[in-house]
Amino acid sequence: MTVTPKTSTDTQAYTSRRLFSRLWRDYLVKHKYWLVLALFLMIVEGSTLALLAKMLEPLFDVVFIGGDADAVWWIGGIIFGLFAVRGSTDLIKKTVLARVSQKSSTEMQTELLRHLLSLDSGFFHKNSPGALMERVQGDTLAVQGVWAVVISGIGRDFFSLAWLFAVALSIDWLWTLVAVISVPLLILPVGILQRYIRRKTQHMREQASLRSTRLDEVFHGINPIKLNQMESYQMERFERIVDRIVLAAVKTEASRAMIPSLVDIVTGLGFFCVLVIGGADIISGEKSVGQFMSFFTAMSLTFQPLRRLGGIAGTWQVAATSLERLYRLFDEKPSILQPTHSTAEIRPGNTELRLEDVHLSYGDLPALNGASFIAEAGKTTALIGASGAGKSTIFNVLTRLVEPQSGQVTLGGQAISGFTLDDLRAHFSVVSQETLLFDETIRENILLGQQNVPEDTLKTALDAAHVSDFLSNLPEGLETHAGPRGSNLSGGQRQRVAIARALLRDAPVLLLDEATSALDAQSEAAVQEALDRLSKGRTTLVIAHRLSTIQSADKIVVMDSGRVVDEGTHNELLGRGGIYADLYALQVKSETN
Ligand SMILES: Nc1ncnc2c1ncn2[C@@H]1O[C@H](COP(=O)(O)OP(=O)(O)OP(=O)(O)O)[C@@H](O)[C@H]1O
Repeated sequence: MTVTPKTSTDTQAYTSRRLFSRLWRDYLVKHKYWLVLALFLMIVEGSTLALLAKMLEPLFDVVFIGGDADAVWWIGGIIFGLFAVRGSTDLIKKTVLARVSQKSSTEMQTELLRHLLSLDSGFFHKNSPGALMERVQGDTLAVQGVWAVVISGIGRDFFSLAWLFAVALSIDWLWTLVAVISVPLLILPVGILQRYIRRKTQHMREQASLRSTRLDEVFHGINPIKLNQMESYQMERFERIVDRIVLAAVKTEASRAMIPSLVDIVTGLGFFCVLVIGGADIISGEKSVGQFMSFFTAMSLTFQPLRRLGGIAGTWQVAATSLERLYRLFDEKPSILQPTHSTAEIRPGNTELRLEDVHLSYGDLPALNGASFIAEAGKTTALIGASGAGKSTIFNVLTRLVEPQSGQVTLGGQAISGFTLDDLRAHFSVVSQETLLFDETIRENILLGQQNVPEDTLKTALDAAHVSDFLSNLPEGLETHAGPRGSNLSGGQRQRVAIARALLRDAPVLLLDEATSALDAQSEAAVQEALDRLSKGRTTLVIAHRLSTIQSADKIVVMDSGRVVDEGTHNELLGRGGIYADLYALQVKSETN
């Protein structure tokens, strides 16, 4: 799944050059001293190869041909020293680069998560959790290794090559020129291959996101999958995706391997030409065997760095694809804007909620169609209406999870857009149909990171929410783990935990969206009594399908197709007839039946 459709202009914003400079600016520049150290070590490491090649000249000309047996000691000693330097610089450099790449990639993950958390809920409706997880984990991982490879490659291999060519040039510039004459032949095919690798990797990453989405759906929907016998259907869908991943991965790897192979062919051509020309020079006595061996070794040693540098072009394309996907996410902007500081302030106790002619559509689908009502401060207002009438959307508008296209929404007489999102949401406690529990202890699930909550305050909340009633049945009481998404608790128990959270949060406005829907009649009565106590003195907005639970509300607002069609107390609405009276009659009838 792609986050935003690509256009030719925005593709330009994600070229390799721009991606690398953003990566450098955002994550690498802060490690520049470590990188300079690594670079220095790489230069040392790279130069040892050239010196090794250079040592062959005295080895052949002084020892083997000149017959100076004693010279073997100092030449051998230098060669051993070069290997020792090479080994130790390599070890330190790898450690330094591992530190830089781990630190910068985890920093990238953390910043990406922070950024994603700042985006609107609308963004999360368009992008599945699985696909986003793949991006936060898979794509940062794909980028993680790259700077180590690219930097160490460019650093070490580039300097190795420079030194080796210096040795070769010092022996014979014509031989060197002949050796590299065919290198320009590489430019065109390597350019084409790079674009191909980028395309295939893009496809592969998209399929990997889809794979994560499928896995997420399967593991979250495990019971319906089993009950509907959808195991083989899900397996087929999964296998189709992994087949596509395999195909794209093989194509990517083959094209990546093709670049060093092309380097091999071009290098072989260079060797051939040097042998022809160099061989003649030695036979004619113009050059010594030692010089030829030294030159030939230097050129042979260029082989590996050249191959690796060729390979880096492909490695970079793979990482650039993930970088592009990551930066596209970073470039997503929240559409719900907030002031840097709250300009609105409400008087204590004045938490009246007011909606005036609010219109909101999801795409082309209208959800609120000129909704207007007032929920008085300190009173309980109930929202009722058929499924899809727009009741939950009202809650989302009040807490600015969604933004209406037009209309006024105020809290305590102040436009809610005048508060920062944090300040605004601090006024609300929400207990909804879905209770999000984490795989932590019940205590942690209730405290949600709040420190210094006295044990007796916690106990009062636990008693009031009737959590205490079931704690004694759990193996470790309050310290029992709730399981993934709270799966160790029943729906009713989860809702009671949510109510305890709301009690502790102690916010002045209470939003209850079917807060007691998962409770049995006995628990419902008990929890309802706790909620009634909680809502005393607070501005409370309740959504409930069971009308019996809201009869005592100070005001009942009746919604139909995104607008308010009636409002009044239970008795007033019954007296007037209309939607409420019809719904009530229907429920009484079904209950007596
Ligand atoms: N994220 C969304 N994207 C698209 N449409 C949505 C979204 N959320 C709600 N809707 C649509 O908006 C309309 C109002 O939904 P809402 O959830 O507010 O209704 P509701 O009265 O709370 O229903 P219920 O009583 O079933 O919970 C519905 O037609 C629904 O399909």
